[in-house]
Amino acid sequence: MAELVFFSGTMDCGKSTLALQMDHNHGARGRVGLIFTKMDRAGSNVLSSRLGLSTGALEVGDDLDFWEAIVGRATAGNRIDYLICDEAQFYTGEQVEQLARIVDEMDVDVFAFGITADFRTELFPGSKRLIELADKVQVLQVEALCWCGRRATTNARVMDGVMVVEGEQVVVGDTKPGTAGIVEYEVLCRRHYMRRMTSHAAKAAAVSPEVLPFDLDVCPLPPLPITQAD
Ligand SMILES: Nc1ncnc2c1ncn2[C@@H]1O[C@H](COP(=O)(O)OP(=O)(O)O)[C@@H](O)[C@H]1O
Ligand SMILES: Cc1cn([C@H]2C[C@H](O)[C@@H](COP(=O)(O)O)O2)c(=O)[nH]c1=O
Repeated sequence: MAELVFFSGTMDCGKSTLALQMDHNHGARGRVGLIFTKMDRAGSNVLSSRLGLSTGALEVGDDLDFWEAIVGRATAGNRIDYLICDEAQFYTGEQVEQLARIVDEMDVDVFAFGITADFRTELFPGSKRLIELADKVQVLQVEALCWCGRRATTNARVMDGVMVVEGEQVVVGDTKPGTAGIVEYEVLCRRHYMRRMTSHAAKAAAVSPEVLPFDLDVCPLPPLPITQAD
């Protein structure tokens, strides 16, 4: 029986790599799949992993109706056994519902990959609907790590070197410093997200004589203010 599976985690935890591996493994056993993505860092119509592998993909626009597209291909005689859907956090809730319908009514497996929450720790629309509808939500085994060594569970946005908690939900970017203009991301554990303590801020605090001795467990930074969703 086909399944809707959501593979989720923070940025940089290996989701796109797993998407490529799953396509490879299913393809190697003679199954036929289609690969979709939306706004990959490497550009349109490509699914890329930081390990250096990439493949061509169908770009998902807001107006794409997955149900119509897949039914159209199937009725034209094309076999489809599974869909790989990367950057699924950016899909609309309706598109996730279409994916669920494809699983249930066409017996096509859907493997979706995406980050759970944005830089404000709020769910993306696509991730929210996937968590609500998926047969399984799998957190990736490879853990992205905070600079302190704890498991990272949040994605901080850093602009001009400073962590921000307000702004547009969608800004494509990378976790590698200096690779995406002024917007960068850094994965952090909850504790350091709440204290807005990025690796840069931690280094600055560690060398500042005013805050020495620096004890992370009694860090005096105030908690983040609660912000309203846009
Ligand atoms: N040079 C490297 N050597 C080994 N592993 C790497 C290297 N660069 C990146 N990785 C691995 O790739 C992961 C990121 O993979 P990717 O699929 O691009 O992540 P995601 O799609 O979740 O953002 C990192 O967590 C790390 O495990
Ligand atoms: C946290 C956050 C991320 N994004 C963007 C940044 C990247 O382009 C993707 C995540 O890709 P990855 O393969 O998982 O690294 O999402 C965003 O637009 N808004 C955010 O709040």
